[in-house]
Amino acid sequence: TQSTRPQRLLGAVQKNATRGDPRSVVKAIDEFCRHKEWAMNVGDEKGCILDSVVSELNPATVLELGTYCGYSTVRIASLLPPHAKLITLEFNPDYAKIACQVIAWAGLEDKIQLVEGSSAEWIPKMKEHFGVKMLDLVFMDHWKDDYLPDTKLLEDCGLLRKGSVLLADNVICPGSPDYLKYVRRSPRYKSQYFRSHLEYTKAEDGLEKSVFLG
Ligand SMILES: Cn1cnc(CNC(=O)c2cc(-c3ccc(F)cc3)cc(O)c2O)c1
Ligand SMILES: [Mg+2]
Repeated sequence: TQSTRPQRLLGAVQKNATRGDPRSVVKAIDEFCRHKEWAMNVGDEKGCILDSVVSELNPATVLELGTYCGYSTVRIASLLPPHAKLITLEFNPDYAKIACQVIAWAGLEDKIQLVEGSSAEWIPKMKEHFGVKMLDLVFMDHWKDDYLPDTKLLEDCGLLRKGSVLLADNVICPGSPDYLKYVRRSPRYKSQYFRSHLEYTKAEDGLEKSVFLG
C-alpha cells in the first residue's frame, strides 16, 4: 500500500538523523522538505525566528496548537530549560502517530506531552487535566480559522498572564486575517510582525508575535 507524506518524512528522519539529537532531526526534515517533498513544517527560515523568540523568553510552559509531524515541537523543546514542559495538540490521528515517533527519535519524550484532539476541547481542560497554571508561550500553527476563536478561549480560560506570548505561523500564507486584525487592534496585546517566507519557498509569509498585556 502507498505510504503517506508524513510516513515518508518519518522515514527520512530515521534514515538521516541521529537518535537523541534534536537538531539532526530538524535538519533531516528540512533537507527532505527542501529537496524531496514539500511539507507544511514551519521550516528553517521561520524556524530561526521561532528559535530566537523561544530563547529570549525561556518559557517554563509552552502550548503548541497543531503538531503535524512534530518539527516545531522538537525545535522548540530542544531549546527549553530542564524542567520546562511543552504540550502539543494535534487533531489528526495520523499526524499524531508520526509526530510521536519523530519526538521519540529526537529523545524529547520527557519534555513533550502530545495530545490528540481539538483545541476547543482541550484548552478548557489545560488547568485541571495538565496542572497548567499559566502559559508562557503559545505557538499557533493549526487551522488558520481557529487562531482567533482559540485566542479568545485562552483568554477566557485565564491561561494568559501579563507577558504571555502568542506566536502565530502563516499569518500571510495561508493567512489568518481576522486573527491579525484582532491582535493588532486590541489594547490587550503588543503585536509585532516578523516578515519571512512560506517554508521552503519564495512566497511571502511571516510570524506574528503578540505579547498579552493583562
Ligand atoms: C491539514 N492540516 C492539519 N493542520 C493544518 C494546519 N496548518 C496549515 O494548514 C498550514 C498550511 C500551509 C500551506 C499549505 C498549502 C499552501 F499552498 C501554502 C501553505 C502552511 C503551513 O505552515 C501550515 O501550518 C492543516
Ligand atoms: Mg504553519
